Amino acid sequence: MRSLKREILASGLSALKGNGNIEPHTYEEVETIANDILEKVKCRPQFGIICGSGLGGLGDLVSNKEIIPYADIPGFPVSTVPGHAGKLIFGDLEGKKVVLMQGRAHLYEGYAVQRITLPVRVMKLMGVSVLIVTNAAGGINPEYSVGDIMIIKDHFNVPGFAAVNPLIGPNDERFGPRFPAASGAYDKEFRELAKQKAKELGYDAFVREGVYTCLGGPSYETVTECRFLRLVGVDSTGMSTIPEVLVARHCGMRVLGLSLITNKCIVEHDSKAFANHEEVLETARMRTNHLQALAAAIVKAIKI
Ligand SMILES: O=P(O)(O)O[C@H]1O[C@H](CO)[C@@H](O)[C@H]1O
Ligand SMILES: Nc1nc2[nH]cnc2c(=O)[nH]1
Repeated sequence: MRSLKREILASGLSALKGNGNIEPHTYEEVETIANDILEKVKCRPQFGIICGSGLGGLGDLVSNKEIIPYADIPGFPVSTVPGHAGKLIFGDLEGKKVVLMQGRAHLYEGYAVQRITLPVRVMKLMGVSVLIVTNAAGGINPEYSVGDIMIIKDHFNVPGFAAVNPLIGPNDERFGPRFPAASGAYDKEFRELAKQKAKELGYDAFVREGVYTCLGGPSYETVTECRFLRLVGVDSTGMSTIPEVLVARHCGMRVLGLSLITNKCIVEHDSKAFANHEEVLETARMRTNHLQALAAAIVKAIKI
């Protein structure tokens, strides 16, 4: 067991030398990491929540907190981006046992896609069956406003076009099938529930439903890229989430995704406006309470 842990630590998994893919951790390695964490906490989570840029405030709603920094977990990628605290928070949220990731890692930080998604498999082997993912995203749909919350109904996996996919590599059927479906990834029942809760909270005016895409980042999109994305039916764009969702679906989790529209994408050449991370974090600050209230209401209402 000890040497396995050392191997996980020593594997130094990085995509910087490759094309964004690496050999994934084996089932036994993921199991070791999950069991090791469970030895340290009392909570036995059923819900997993991943908080996007500036959205970690959801962790404040968790009671009976038990916290483990990512840096203390072998193999866990540590986020290097402002707005991503890098803490795993266990506890109670609206009567449910949750594990919440305050921050995530991204492809553009140099992590392989299989490493970015390791926490999702760890969650699975800790007993999580429902995953709620949140992110900050640029609004591609011209009808969207800064501060809108978009319930994700589908995604457009741009890195997948270049064979960057967390499921590339040897497949272990104990996680899931070799060729999983990606359609229907965003649970219809959860989406309906999210809409109902948004209505009850009086959020109708700024809650939407749409299609999310993720690019590799860290550069934001060009005008032409934004126009292209709109042509294929994309409503919001970011640099995360899709790999996590693919891994979650592969291992049978039910998924809900929420995008906060933090900025409008630039679609006019010679525009004086530019996307920037300060604006992203500022919008997240402005809307974090609404997003938290919506996510909490959804967690409360989901029956497992
Ligand atoms: O997707 P999250 O982690 O919310 O963050 C989004 O915001 C950052 C860019 O401002 C990028 O990391 C992008 O992916
Ligand atoms: N790719 C991308 N990611 C974002 N994250 C927050 N805003 C944006 C954006 O406009 N584009």
